[in-house]
Amino acid sequence: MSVPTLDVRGLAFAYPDGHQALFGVDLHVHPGERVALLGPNGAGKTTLVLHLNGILTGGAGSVAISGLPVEKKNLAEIRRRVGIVFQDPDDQLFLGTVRQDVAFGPANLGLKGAALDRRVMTALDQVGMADFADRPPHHLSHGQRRRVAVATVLAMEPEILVLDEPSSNLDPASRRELADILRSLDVTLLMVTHDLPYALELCPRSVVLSDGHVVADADTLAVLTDESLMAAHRLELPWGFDPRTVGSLPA
Ligand SMILES: Nc1ncnc2c1ncn2[C@@H]1O[C@H](COP(=O)(O)OP(=O)(O)OP(=O)(O)O)[C@@H](O)[C@H]1O
Repeated sequence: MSVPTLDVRGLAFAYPDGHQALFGVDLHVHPGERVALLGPNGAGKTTLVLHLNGILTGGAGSVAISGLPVEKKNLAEIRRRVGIVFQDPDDQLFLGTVRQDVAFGPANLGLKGAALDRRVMTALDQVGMADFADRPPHHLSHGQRRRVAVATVLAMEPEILVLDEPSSNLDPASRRELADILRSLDVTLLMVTHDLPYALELCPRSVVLSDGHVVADADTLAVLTDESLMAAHRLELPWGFDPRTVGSLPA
């Protein structure tokens, strides 16, 4: 078996106020997998994600990215390997043009000149935003800004792309376009979402976190059709949505 891209073992974490948000979480994601991280509000999903690039540390257990432990001394390389796309694209876009925003990360890694331009345009091409390179990000629609936010992370050539609620605030067409883009990327993906049809569309495997514990780790269709699991952990499909008619993606 290959070295997991993401290897979380026995991760436990309490916030400074004493609230225990994670209890011995294990999560292994292998190269090329697309995994949905599901769970009700307050389950610990964000807390887990913030451990993947060392924004949060200090709990018990371990996290490694392609064999490299998430530790203070490795943080620069860990943050290149783990690309997190936050829910609000405006958290990631703060410069005058799309090109500058996408260039920011790789320029910090020392890329310049033609190599930097190539890196930027490749990332923008991957999300279908190359024609917008010289536009100010704040002139773009929410869906376009979300795609540029994905490009800022892809430009770092990460080993794992972590997306927090990628389908939120998107109209149906933008939602579908982003799904097509994400499916076309040759990257390991972990997607936090409450949008269960999106999880089924994009991720062959789903992990359910509830009250800080992993309570399921299985084929997404199996998770979404397990009525007692769904009810016990406040997971609800949209009215009239039958996951069986969509089916599961090949693993
Ligand atoms: N800074 C903090 N201090 C104390 N407790 C916190 C803090 N941040 C989060 N928590 C608590 O930790 C638990 C897990 O929160 P977390 O944000 O990780 O859940 P989540 O699964 O991402 O929820 P959501 O789906 O609502 O985003 C919750 O009970 C939350 O109230």
